[in-house]
Amino acid sequence: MSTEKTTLNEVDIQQLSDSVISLQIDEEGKVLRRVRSFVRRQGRLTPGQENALKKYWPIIGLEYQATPLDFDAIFKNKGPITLEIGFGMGNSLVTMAQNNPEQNFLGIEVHLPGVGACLHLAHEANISNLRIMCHDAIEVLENMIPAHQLDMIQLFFPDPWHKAKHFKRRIVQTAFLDLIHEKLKIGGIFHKATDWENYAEWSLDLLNQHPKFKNLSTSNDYVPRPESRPITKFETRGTNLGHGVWDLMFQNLE
Ligand SMILES: C[S@@+](CC[C@H](N)C(=O)[O-])C[C@H]1O[C@@H](n2cnc3c(N)ncnc32)[C@H](O)[C@@H]1O
Repeated sequence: MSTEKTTLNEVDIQQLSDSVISLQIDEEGKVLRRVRSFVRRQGRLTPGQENALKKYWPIIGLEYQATPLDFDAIFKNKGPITLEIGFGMGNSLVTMAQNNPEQNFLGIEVHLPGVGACLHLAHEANISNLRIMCHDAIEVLENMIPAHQLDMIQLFFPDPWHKAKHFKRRIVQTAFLDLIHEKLKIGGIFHKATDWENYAEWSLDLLNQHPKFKNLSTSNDYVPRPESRPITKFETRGTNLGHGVWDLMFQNLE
């Protein structure tokens, strides 16, 4: 897909949806299968989402490529950068970008209708401090985010993968913490929120065991929801089902 296009067409949109993961081949030419934190779902686009993808992706979207991003060139300032993984429909991400115009935001989501919805909201909000990607966030972190550039990484209500046989799909794993540690600045913060108690405990254990993160909770477990974090769509769904909410905030020590 050409990056110089001023609008996308249906073929470009299909290509965007088809390329959320990259084909990885080993030395013997075999396709490598990695465990992903999501299952690819097609999901129909509403006319509004399709229109937003056509018109606003060329302005706000960033295509996946296996080369490091130049944040100075992208945001044209040296303000703090927040990366959000799995922004869903983008409501809370756009609200945060709107409330913090001096900061920069990069949102990553694999679900194309969510990307369309977020583009629509970003256009309505008339903001210029947000860029959006439609690709597996793990690949983006591995290949596109230079070391020690991010002030904040946020992960709000990631898929809990609640059955034990699926725990390997949970995005929070030791390897993930190693990866985000490398991308956060010293003093940068990882903020996770979940409505699934077992996933909160799982994350707390892994983070507490990690030598390079410090818990910002005064009780050494969870923090109250910071004012800066808007209530998300999945949070509301969880709360309506009677779930609790657990926020974790850990600082990168070195
Ligand atoms: C349960 S939803 C939560 C959405 C939103 N944060 C909220 O609170 O409403 C989790 C989202 O993460 C996305 N996701 C899961 N793994 C991802 C990955 N590796 N890269 C990008 N997005 C991912 C899913 O597509 C899904 O939209």
